[in-house]
Amino acid sequence: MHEEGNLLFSRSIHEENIVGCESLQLDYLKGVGQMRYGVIGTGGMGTQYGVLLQEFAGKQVDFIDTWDDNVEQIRKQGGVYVSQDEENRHLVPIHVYYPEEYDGDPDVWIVFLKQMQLDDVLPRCAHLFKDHQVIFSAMNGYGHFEKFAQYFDTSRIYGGTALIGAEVYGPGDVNFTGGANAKAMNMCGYGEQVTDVEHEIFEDFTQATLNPTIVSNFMGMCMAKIVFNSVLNTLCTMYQIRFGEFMRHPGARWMTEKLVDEAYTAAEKAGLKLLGTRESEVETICHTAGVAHPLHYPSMYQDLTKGRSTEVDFINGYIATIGRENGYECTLHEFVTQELHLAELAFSIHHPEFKHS
Ligand SMILES: CC(C)(CO)C(=O)C(=O)O
Repeated sequence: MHEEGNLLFSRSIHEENIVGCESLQLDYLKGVGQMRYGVIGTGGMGTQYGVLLQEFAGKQVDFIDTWDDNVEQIRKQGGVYVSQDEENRHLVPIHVYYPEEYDGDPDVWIVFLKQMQLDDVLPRCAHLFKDHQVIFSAMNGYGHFEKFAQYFDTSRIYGGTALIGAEVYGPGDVNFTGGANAKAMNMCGYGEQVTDVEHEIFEDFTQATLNPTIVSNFMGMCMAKIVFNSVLNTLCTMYQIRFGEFMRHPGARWMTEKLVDEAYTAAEKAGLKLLGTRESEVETICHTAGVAHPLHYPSMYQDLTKGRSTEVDFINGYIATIGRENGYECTLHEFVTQELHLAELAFSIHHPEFKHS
């Protein structure tokens, strides 16, 4: 999912921020290229990052998961089945562990959990976290970095935003969506310094075909993606439609403009400068939905239609929170948050076979 020239996922490295941070000379630097990865959350995105690092960058990757059916199925079939846009489905041998049984020591943790899972899973992994390690995540929503900071020094936390899709068909079976050569992501240190470690991760992600870009504004990067998701994920999920179907609605651009406008005002009141302007964000959303990825169902849709809670409180709800904390009421985002919760309730009424979690 790569948008050339798009500010949400621009392609530039801000060399001026590069520092040779002494404290981040990890053991792996004794032999460059030997960096080992541990993925926490072997769902759609965690599997994708880990498998691509394994297959294309030749990295050693261990996978941690707490979903019993997934762990057992992966062990039973000797790996995870992966496909790209429903093609080339093949079994990739992977090593998966419950947190309690893992005794490895990766250099980099990659976390892809749902925001609501962190309070349960991070404490289960706490014994695995070591001072020399760094942690990276490109999860949707906001709240995870402050939770990582309970275990890691902030100089060891790296964030990202990914325009990369994945769908879990079932335990041990994942499809990567949106085009093998169309993946794109941004990354940035929590402290906004570009370290040697970040460079090494950048190189590995590049080899893994994830098309990373290092950007210099951490919160601006995060907020731009949160705003993107606050429109497309939330509205498409509420109506159970694809990105392109949303854009067929004559009011789609108007709705996008209203939500983007309110979110930008809330961010500005909080003193945050986003990547891109209101206009460029609206363009990115409309172009991504209508032209680049019209067939995409957002990850939030997958949660709703599997009877799981969604991350809306960490997306639209987060925008509303930063507005409220700074004396600005985000009536639209508050309203949309409640509407999405109503959609969750409606789904559980129409589908009693799913027990909502
Ligand atoms: C893949 C992408 C970028 C599209 O919204 C996403 O964030 C999601 O589906 O949650």
